[in-house]
Amino acid sequence: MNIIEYADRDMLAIDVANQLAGDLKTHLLHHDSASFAVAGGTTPAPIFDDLCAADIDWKRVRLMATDERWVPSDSERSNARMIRERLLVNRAAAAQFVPFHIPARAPEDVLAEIESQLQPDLPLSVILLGMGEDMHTASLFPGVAGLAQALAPDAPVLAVMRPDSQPEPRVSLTARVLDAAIAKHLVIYGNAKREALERAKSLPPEEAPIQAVLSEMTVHWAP
Ligand SMILES: O=C(O)C(O)[C@@H](O)[C@H](O)[C@H](O)COP(=O)(O)O
Repeated sequence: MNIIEYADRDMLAIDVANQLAGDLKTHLLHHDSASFAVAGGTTPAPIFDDLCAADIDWKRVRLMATDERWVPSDSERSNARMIRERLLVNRAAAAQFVPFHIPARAPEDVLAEIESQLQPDLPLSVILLGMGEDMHTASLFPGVAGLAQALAPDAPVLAVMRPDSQPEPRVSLTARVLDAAIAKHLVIYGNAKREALERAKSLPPEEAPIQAVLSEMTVHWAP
């Protein structure tokens, strides 16, 4: 794990957007397509505001969330909505988006269908993760039912998580899929998350799920 510190969040956003664009371009030099999984939540949107203008052959990029909240895609809480509004605009509007939420279905009923669509995208080319102060990443929350399976080396591609701390079920890429990505970035802001990340290093992944995906990770931090 390598940590890059920035003076402020604006500088971080510009630099991380450049690095992500560089990783995607490099991948596309050698492959027909690139798969790109991005966190939801609040952290990535300012990065997307820069990244969406990058001069990349976006039509060859397959974009997905690292995890989705089981809410309609027009909900304020939908990660797909945030990604559509902030990343799938400008040049990046040409990218293909793979949704994890399918209306009128239960999360367990769609996993096999979405997993089959994701097979050509693995290993993921590039990921952008966030982290909570409780050391969750994607929707792999400490103590949630099913976490051990989602952290296992033979986990399926996707898992349904129902964290007590969250208002809705989640569909998440599992740890082994996130950890195997070719280029890996984690963005965190503030001292509390920085301290949580330090703490995570000495905890088992069941207590600090972020730990399960930190190999060869570039961490970007700003106050
Ligand atoms: O859908 C989500 O909530 C996530 O993908 C989640 O893992 C997020 O990255 C962290 O909770 C950090 O969230 P913030 O960026 O809002 O602090």
